[in-house]
Amino acid sequence: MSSFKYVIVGGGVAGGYGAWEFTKHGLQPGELAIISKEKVAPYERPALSKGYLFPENPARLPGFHTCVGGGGPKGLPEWYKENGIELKLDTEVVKADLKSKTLTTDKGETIKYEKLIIATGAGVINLKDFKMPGADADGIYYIREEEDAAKLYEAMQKHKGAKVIVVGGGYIGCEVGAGLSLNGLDVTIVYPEPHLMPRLFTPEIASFYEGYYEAKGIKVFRGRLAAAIVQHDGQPNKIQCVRMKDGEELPADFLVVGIGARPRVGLFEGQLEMAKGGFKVDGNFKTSEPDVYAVGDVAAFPLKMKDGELTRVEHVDNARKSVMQAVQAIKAEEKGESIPEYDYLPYFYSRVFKLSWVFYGENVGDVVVWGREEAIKEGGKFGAYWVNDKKVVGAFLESGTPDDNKLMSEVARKRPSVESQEELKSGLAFAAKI
Ligand SMILES: Cc1cc2nc3c(=O)[nH]c(=O)nc-3n(C[C@H](O)[C@H](O)[C@H](O)COP(=O)(O)OP(=O)(O)OC[C@H]3O[C@@H](n4cnc5c(N)ncnc54)[C@H](O)[C@@H]3O)c2cc1C
Ligand SMILES: NC(=O)c1ccc[n+]([C@@H]2O[C@H](COP(=O)([O-])OP(=O)(O)OC[C@H]3O[C@@H](n4cnc5c(N)ncnc54)[C@H](O)[C@@H]3O)[C@@H](O)[C@H]2O)c1
Ligand SMILES: O=C1O[C@H]([C@@H](O)CO)C(O)=C1O
Repeated sequence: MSSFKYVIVGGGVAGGYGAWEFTKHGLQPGELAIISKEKVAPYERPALSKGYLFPENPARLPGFHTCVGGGGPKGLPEWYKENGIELKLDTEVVKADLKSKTLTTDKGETIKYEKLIIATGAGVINLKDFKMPGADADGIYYIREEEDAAKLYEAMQKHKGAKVIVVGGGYIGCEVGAGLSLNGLDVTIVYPEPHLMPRLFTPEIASFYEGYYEAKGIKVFRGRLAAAIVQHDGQPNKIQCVRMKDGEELPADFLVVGIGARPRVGLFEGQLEMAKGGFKVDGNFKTSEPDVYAVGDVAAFPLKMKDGELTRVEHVDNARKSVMQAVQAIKAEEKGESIPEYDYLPYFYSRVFKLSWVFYGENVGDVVVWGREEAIKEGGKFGAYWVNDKKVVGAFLESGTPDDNKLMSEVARKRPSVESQEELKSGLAFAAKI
């Protein structure tokens, strides 16, 4: 049995940033333990579908341990030791009893805590979850953890020029589809919606990216649903093709599947109040159990700019900021103080090929797209503003500079009123004026 003042379950982005935040508040040796089922210290997960897949000089650990993505120290295992943090890798928490404040690991250890931070992230949705025929074949890749990306990279090297079907038109589909294409693979992306990134992009924005992908030789099959994975007769478990719902068969040497993720909450279900598929937390990420916090992908937190509407955000900026909020609140409470509650500005971004877009705020209301035609011709900047109740509530920008992107965040944060949507067509000039 071991006991710690603070335990973080999960050694991902929030785990790494939580450790860094604790070291800013006088953490004493032996106070903090981080338990992670991964074999490597916390790392910047976003790298796995971007730099990690580059054909030349791909990003590799230890280059992208947390918190380099947020301008912090590179958390090598030695960094945890130097800071007196117990980093238990390759260790899965298999049981949690919040009443007795006890965790049990797959190594048979019992760990007690005074304060617990749940940072278990999200797990991929698997084709097997839909009982898809052939979903157990070899050659179907998912990407969540560094181990997955390593296996995918090996497959890319082994199957130069192979036909790859990417299932899913969200973030993974777009980013890994680009990575596969950069490695010279023959890529087809299939997804059921009418366009890429359906939760965020409008048809007009999506068609810019679909056109860009098609110009790179990627086949984009929108509005199509994969129905079965057909295996070679003579070589069971070797993929022959993907049969679409409409019966068409697309030959494939291997697949990459990005059809969403589900927050990993099973360990604590029945012990904590739930919301939006995650753990319901307050503005300091405190759960319904006073000494238990939940952060990152699993936390359903009150979004202040939407009158406290419970929101779950599966993105790295929120993972970093939510755990920093929780740690600051824990440390303040120890001194009988309190801190301003989380006032998050939703921020998403992605980088594919030489493109790089950001989005801030809310994608609700009317959309005013600007500069898109020029961007197609000259590959420059283009953007969009979302207008709801005559206020600009969302801002999107492709190929912006850091200063441009900052302007977009300021627009989304200030939510300026607009009388006519005409002025929004000036794009960055509008943002520079508010
Ligand atoms: C390939 C990929 C690329 C991404 N790119 C971007 C991007 O460009 N921009 C962006 O904003 N977001 C991106 N995301 C999303 C972002 O990475 C997540 O939102 C973020 O990692 C969430 O942080 P987290 O700490 O909540 O969970 P995670 O980072 O997923 O960490 C959870 C950790 O907990 C561990 N764990 C889970 N259960 C247990 C258990 N029972 N016992 C022990 N350990 C456990 C997991 O192994 C993992 O180490 C990407 C995600 C993926 C998969
Ligand atoms: N840049 C980023 O922010 C980034 C990058 C990569 C991953 N991520 C995160 O990682 C997680 C996983 O990303 P993701 O792209 O898998 O999820 P996603 O939810 O972004 O996209 C899933 C896509 O798959 C489609 N889909 C669902 N069921 C399908 C089916 N049966 N067949 C074909 N398509 C289907 C969905 O309609 C959606 O377009 C998410 O939390 C995401 O936020 C974020
Ligand atoms: O936030 C991120 O971190 C990694 C990388 O920049 C870390 O070095 C990456 O690709 C991001 O989008």
